[in-house]
Parts: sequence; structure tokens; C-alpha cells
Amino acid sequence: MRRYGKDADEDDIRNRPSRRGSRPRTRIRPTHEDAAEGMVLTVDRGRFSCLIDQGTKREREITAMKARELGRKGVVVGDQVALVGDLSGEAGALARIVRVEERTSVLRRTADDDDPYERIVVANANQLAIVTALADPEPRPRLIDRCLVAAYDAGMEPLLVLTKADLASAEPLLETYAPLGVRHVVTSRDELAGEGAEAVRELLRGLVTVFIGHSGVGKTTLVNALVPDHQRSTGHVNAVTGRGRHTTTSALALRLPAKKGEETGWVVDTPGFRSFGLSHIEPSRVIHAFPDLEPGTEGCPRACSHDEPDCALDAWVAEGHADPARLYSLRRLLSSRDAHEGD
Ligand SMILES: Nc1nc2c(ncn2[C@@H]2O[C@H](COP(=O)(O)OP(=O)(O)OP(=O)(O)O)[C@@H](O)[C@H]2O)c(=O)[nH]1
Ligand SMILES: [Zn+2]
Repeated sequence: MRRYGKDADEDDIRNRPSRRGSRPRTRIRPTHEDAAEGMVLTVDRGRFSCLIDQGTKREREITAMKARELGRKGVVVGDQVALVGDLSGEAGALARIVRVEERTSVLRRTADDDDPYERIVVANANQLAIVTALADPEPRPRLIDRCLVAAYDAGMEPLLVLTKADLASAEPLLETYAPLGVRHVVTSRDELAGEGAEAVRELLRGLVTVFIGHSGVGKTTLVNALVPDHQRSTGHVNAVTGRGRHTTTSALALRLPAKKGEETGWVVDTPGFRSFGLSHIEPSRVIHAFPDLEPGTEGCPRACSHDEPDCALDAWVAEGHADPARLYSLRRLLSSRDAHEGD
């Protein structure tokens, strides 16, 4: 990184544009200095619902479209964007998104028959809640593994949410995931109606958490318990588009209720996507989630898959530097990238 010590190049310092200062001379496009910052809450048929003036008395949801100058650049839920135009939020008002700020993380959904491309579905989230029922439907460890890999690859912290605790014990699953040190919480519908929701919220404060889970695991029950008034807060998206939210396939960002002085957090619900695009995942990125094993990869061949005869991790673990269960778990996760029937 460049430091400005006593040999600092003064020209460099003077020419660095300040955040709201003079516009850079070489820019041809307008810089939209008067643009408002907003967060994308949901997307429906090219209309973006954005929250602006967040945390102030004037906080409101407005509807926006992409400005032409953005070209093909995608705008997704969780994006921080710059908005111009009619920012009133009144019925029929339409603002324009003129800029998408740099993303801190991206979560992609898998390509499927309807759409051969892996697309980014959520930006800037930092936690992935993997919702799994303990029974009805049976847990699918392979799917959990794939979700864990997606989380590690995206630089997100995974959180296992094990639902329907009234039907089966969480012990066997927790045993499998213990070597990974994944955070977890066990819930049931009855408890969620009482104190249980608050126990889950504790794990979400200060974070943007994406909730995923396949049909029937109790994700809707969970999200409704976490954000009981969310139907109301999304009401006017429907007024603008004339469509109910049940018809949208976009993710939807919902703010956690918080008492005075409590930190809030965001729940991002993701209807209608089943799995993640894992085809571009780099073993080297996944291994960042295994800091105890990472130094052992120094002796690996170039582009090692960490699951081949020359992999240096076997010797590293045999020498007692790390727990064999951790290497086993890493390899299990890496192999889950290969899609199988029913994943
Ligand atoms: N026994 C039991 N049933 C539950 C629990 N939580 C949810 N269910 C039931 O499981 C079924 C599925 O719950 P939902 O919340 O709709 O699950 P979902 O994951 O949103 O599923 P889709 O709506 O299909 O996407 C419903 O019949 C719920 O009443 C629980 O803790 N225990
Ligand atoms: Zn290796």
C-alpha cells in the first residue's frame, strides 16, 4: 500500500478528489453529486425498491429504475446505490439509479434450465443462514455442504438454523458440523412464537443475513417470526407495481425490529432459488475458512485441488499440525461442488 511519508509526492495529494469536492476533469459523465445514497430492498420487473435517508426521520422507500448510463450493469438486492430524480417516495414517483457502489460480497444463484447463467442475487451480505429442518423434510447434508462452500467462497459467515426441533434431535447433525465450528441455532415453531425469535435475532444484529432453504423447511415461519410486521413494510411495492409480493422471485431485504438502543440487522429472504452456482468456486478461497489447514497447503502442487495424491495436507495432518476431522470436512465440502442428481 502506498504511504505518504516524508517523501510524499505532493502533487498526488493535491489531485486526489475529495468525496464531495471538485469533480475530476477527465470525467465526461455527470457525477451526480446531488445523488442520494440508498439500499436496494427488492426488485420486481425492472423496478427497484430502495430505502433512502436510512436512520433519519425522513427515511422512506422509493421506487427506481436503472439509468441508461448504467448500461448492462446489474443492480441486485443489498446493493448500495446512488439515486437521482423524484426521491419523494409518493405513489407513481420514479427515481433513477445512476451508480452502484463497490460490493463487499456477492452471492450467486446456480444456473438452471431456465437460465444458463449464474447470476448475482444478493450483494453486500455478510452472513448466510442455512435453514434446514431436522425432520419433515429430512436434512440433506450434501446440500448443507454446498451452501457452506458457497458461503465461504462469497466471504460470508455461515449460520446453521435447524428448524422443527419438536420432531427430531439436532445432535447427529451437530456432530457432523462440529469440526467446522459453524455457528448454529435450533428452533421450533412453538418457541419462535415466544422467546425463540429473539434468540435467533441475537445472531443477526449488526449483520446482513441471507436466508436460504429448500421448500418446506419452515423458512417462511422463521422469517415471519423474526420480522412480524414485514407485510406492511413492503406494502407499497405492490401499490407501485400492482403485483403481489408472492409473485416476485427477487430476494427481499427486511429490517429486524429493534428496541431503542439495540442494533438492527437485515434479513434477506430468498424465495425460489434452490442452490448456488458452485462451478466457479476456487478451492483457494474455500480454504480461507480453514485457517488451521491453510499453512499446510504451502507444499501443494500448483492449482492443487487439495484432494489428490500430491496434496501436502495429508502429511501436514499426519505430522499433527491439525485435526484429521478438519481435513476430512474440508474435502467433503470441496467434493460437494460436483453436482449430483437431486442436489
Ligand atoms: N412440526 C413443525 N412444523 C413446522 C415447524 N415450522 C414450520 N412447520 C411447518 O412446516 C411447513 C412448512 O413451513 P413453511 O414455513 O411454509 O416452510 P417454507 O420453508 O417457507 O416452505 P415453502 O413455503 O414451501 O417455501 C408448514 O406446514 C409449517 O407449519 C416446526 O418448528 N415444527
Ligand atoms: Zn493440496
